[in-house]
Amino acid sequence: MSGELLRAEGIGKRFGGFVALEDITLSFAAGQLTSIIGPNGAGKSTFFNILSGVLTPTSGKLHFRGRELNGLPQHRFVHQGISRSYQITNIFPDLSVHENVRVAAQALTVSFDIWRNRDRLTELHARADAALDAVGLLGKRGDLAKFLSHGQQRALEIAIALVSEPELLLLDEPTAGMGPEETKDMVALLERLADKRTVLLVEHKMKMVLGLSKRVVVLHHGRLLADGAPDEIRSNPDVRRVYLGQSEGYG
Ligand SMILES: Nc1ncnc2c1ncn2[C@@H]1O[C@H](COP(=O)(O)OP(=O)(O)OP(=O)(O)O)[C@@H](O)[C@H]1O
Repeated sequence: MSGELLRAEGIGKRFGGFVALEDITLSFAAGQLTSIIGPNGAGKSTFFNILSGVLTPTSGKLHFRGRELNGLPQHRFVHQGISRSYQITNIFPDLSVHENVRVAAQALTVSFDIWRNRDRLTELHARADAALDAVGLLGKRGDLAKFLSHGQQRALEIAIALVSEPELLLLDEPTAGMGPEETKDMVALLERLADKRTVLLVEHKMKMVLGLSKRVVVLHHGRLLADGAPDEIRSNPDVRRVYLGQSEGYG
């Protein structure tokens, strides 16, 4: 994995007269774990939604592996190799862990026929199991999703995002609602995932982000405030200023 994977150039987003993002230019190299942070309302989710094709930018261009993504529907983003998880739990509680992932794999076959000449069912099962293995849930494959712990449910959502075998995995607050133990497990999982693919996170937990990421991008009021290695971000006076008095702080 090397070279530029994703490039956002001059990205802007307006909601009516409100400017949620303005002139964001960022390039993401393959094989890095990058976190996007910023105070509430900074524009993180909006930017993430644009990177994953959920929202169309008002201005600017997105390129993935040199190909322009603007105007493509969301399922084509997945086809190109970009997959994401959501902040809101997005699983079927009364299906088994394995079925949850298999349904996601099956949905892919509708949007693009990747298994034309193979035994579809075998392939679907294998893909689902590989995704579960990647997040450490293979041993729970037969359990109903509703009986998983919160942390395991978040891992299941990641397995669902992994089933398309993305080059770029976008994770929206993967540790939301987790206590210290579950957060620790999730951090270990994120490190494992980032060994094999490019991972981009939106997170609120500053201390965790600074410990985990190779690079941290800080947004504030829809603009790029800082971009650098965790040490640079930690000592950046602008970043310290915007986080001063915030409950998430540096703690
Ligand atoms: N669909 C929308 N219509 C109008 N305004 C929106 C919409 N989505 C987001 N906004 C506004 O854009 C700004 C950025 O929102 P966004 O959700 O991207 O911030 P965020 O950094 O993810 O915040 P948080 O940390 O609270 O999730 C906010 O002021 C928000 O109210």
